[in-house]
Amino acid sequence: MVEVREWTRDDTARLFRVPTADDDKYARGVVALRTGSPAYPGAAVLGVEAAWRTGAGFVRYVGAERVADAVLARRPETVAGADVGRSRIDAWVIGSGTDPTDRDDAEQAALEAIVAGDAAVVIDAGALDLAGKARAPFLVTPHAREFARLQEQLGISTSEEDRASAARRTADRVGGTVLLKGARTLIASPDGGVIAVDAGTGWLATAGTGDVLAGVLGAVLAANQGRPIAEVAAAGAWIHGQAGRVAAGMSDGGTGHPIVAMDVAAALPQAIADVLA
Ligand SMILES: NC(=O)C1=CN([C@@H]2O[C@H](COP(=O)(O)OP(=O)(O)OC[C@H]3O[C@@H](n4cnc5c(N)ncnc54)[C@H](O)[C@@H]3O)[C@@H](O)[C@H]2O)[C@@H](O)CC1
Ligand SMILES: Nc1ncnc2c1ncn2[C@@H]1O[C@H](COP(=O)(O)OP(=O)(O)O)[C@@H](O)[C@H]1O
Repeated sequence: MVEVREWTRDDTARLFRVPTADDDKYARGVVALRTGSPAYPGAAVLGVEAAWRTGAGFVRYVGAERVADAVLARRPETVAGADVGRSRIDAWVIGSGTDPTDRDDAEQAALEAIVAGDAAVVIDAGALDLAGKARAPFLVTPHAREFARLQEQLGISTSEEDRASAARRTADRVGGTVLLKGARTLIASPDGGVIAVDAGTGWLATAGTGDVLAGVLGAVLAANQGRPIAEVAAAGAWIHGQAGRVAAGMSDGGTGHPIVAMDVAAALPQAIADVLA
């Protein structure tokens, strides 16, 4: 059994800060998302919203025109365009709301260039197959079914291991940090540590909350360059769980109520205020 560290609110607080007079929009972190597709435009909208709501200073978006239009309709603050890759980027988010079987050669080349770059990359959903090509610092964010597919791709046997050992072994094999989503999210780094973050509410089990998480992770990575990716990711997962609890009306205890993914994104500022308090 691998050792598992329980992540706390105090641990999370160390990775968030109040902007000072010395900050500008770049100093707070520039996040770029290449997410969503005509089949899943909402995933792009949710990830962009979440990156802004987590406190990014600048959010860029690149994707199909129809998807970019939806992103801009919701968040006109976003800078969209095909030349995003030539601008300053502190962290990328790729894969949410995409299907690898729909990927054309141009998209393949663009994604490969992102994972071969210097900026940290959140590799989600439909981009998980690219983890093996990554040279940038990266974080893969599978849910249980995606995790099983990733293990299969890497030739890892899926027999009887506990989740922590399986995440640890996958991180080792893929050469990057693995964030295995669930009610209890596990974050494993190639150097051997595993961190656990309890979401604290089952109301998060609803479509699109993973797309929100990917945007959160992009923003926290952009704001915390040079810090251990697993700890930054754990802080992002904790804030996402807290936003779920706030959105579901559980701040004062209680059982809560149904939420949609955009409610989680909308509650991120309050969740951050809670850890900064
Ligand atoms: N609003 C949006 O645009 C959303 C986009 N999403 C995107 O949708 C894509 C697919 O993600 P998934 O998480 O669905 O991929 P999964 O690998 O979980 O599911 C793949 C397929 O299997 C089916 N399936 C899975 N579990 C099932 C079950 N228990 N019972 C019956 N059928 C089951 C689903 O219908 C789906 O078509 C990703 O790119 C993801 O980012 C989702 O995040 C949901 C929200
Ligand atoms: N039962 C649950 N309790 C708490 N959190 C959950 C539960 N199920 C899922 N989550 C969280 O909700 C999010 C779901 O992500 P994901 O499965 O990728 O959804 P989607 O692809 O629809 O966006 C993850 O952050 C996960 O940790």
